[in-house]
Amino acid sequence: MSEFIIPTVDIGPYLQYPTSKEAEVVMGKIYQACITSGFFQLVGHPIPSSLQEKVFEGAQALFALPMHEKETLVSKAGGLGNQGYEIIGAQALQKNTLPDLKEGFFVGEEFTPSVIASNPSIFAPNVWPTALPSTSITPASFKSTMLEYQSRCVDLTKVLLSLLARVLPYGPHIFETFSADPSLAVIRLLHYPPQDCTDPRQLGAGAHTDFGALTLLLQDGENAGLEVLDSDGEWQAVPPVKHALVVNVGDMLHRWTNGRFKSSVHRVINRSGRDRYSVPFFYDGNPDCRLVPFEVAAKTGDGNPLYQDYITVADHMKERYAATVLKKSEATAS
Ligand SMILES: O=C(O)CCC(=O)C(=O)O
Ligand SMILES: [Fe+2]
Repeated sequence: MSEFIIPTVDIGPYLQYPTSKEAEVVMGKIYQACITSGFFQLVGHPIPSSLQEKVFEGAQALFALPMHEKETLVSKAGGLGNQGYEIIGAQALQKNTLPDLKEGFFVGEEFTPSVIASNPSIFAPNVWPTALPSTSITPASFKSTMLEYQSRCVDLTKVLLSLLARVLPYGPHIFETFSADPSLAVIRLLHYPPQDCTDPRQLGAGAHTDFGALTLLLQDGENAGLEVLDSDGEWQAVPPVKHALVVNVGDMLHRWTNGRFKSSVHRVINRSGRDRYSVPFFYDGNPDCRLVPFEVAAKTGDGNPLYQDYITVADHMKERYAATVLKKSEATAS
């Protein structure tokens, strides 16, 4: 078994000259990360640090709203995972633990009414705050900041997927159906209050793997808390690096590569004594795409009836959310 590494990778040379020797070194590092830990810290990416900072400012303002106002931002629509506010304790990512000590706010793409009407159990409209306790961020700038960040994350993920297609032996088109519009691609603002409870069953985010293809996680640069389970069963901290994005492989890439790419178990415990904010972006793709291993797809082509045996993105996501989202009566905020 190769060494479990969470390297820091500067993607700059790849973006500058994707066919250069330096780009190949970048691709090699990312490949090694994907087949060992499934995690790497990405630097030299094109998402401006000023935008990242505005996202955190917006998150802090939003979570500082009084609870009765945050509750009005809970989505009333259907849609996977819903958009808008998620109260503390709404999710338990790990079985036999207390509900996660975090609150969240989801922002996806602004779907047109016809996309939502085409599949209301999957696509939800965003929910936006109408007032914020901040002098520097208004509801209008909150909305434009979050939408811009979401779309920059989509663009960067597509670059990473095309890089991954190049390091895999199945040709350049393997992610085409998956990344066709309309796609599920959400940012999730997260707030972990300082945790003083010493009950080992209390976690910020219980141990889990991510459901989608790739996750780009922005940590707040100061407050540690993220840990990844290594191949010896030890928890490895992923220290926050200002402006870096922690990229990790999710369950879909694990399935597509027959387990060669690792979707590693991770969790969050905020022992910093301060509020911790983080912003994962989940790229879950087109709901109709079937999760067919690349090896099978390469042999059969997508006209093959065998395809019907594989789960769709929509069903996979529904299953995973259903297993972690608690009913109101179970969600005991502490
Ligand atoms: O907040 C973090 O650092 C990680 C969150 C996470 O793993 C998730 O939301 O899937
Ligand atoms: Fe995660």
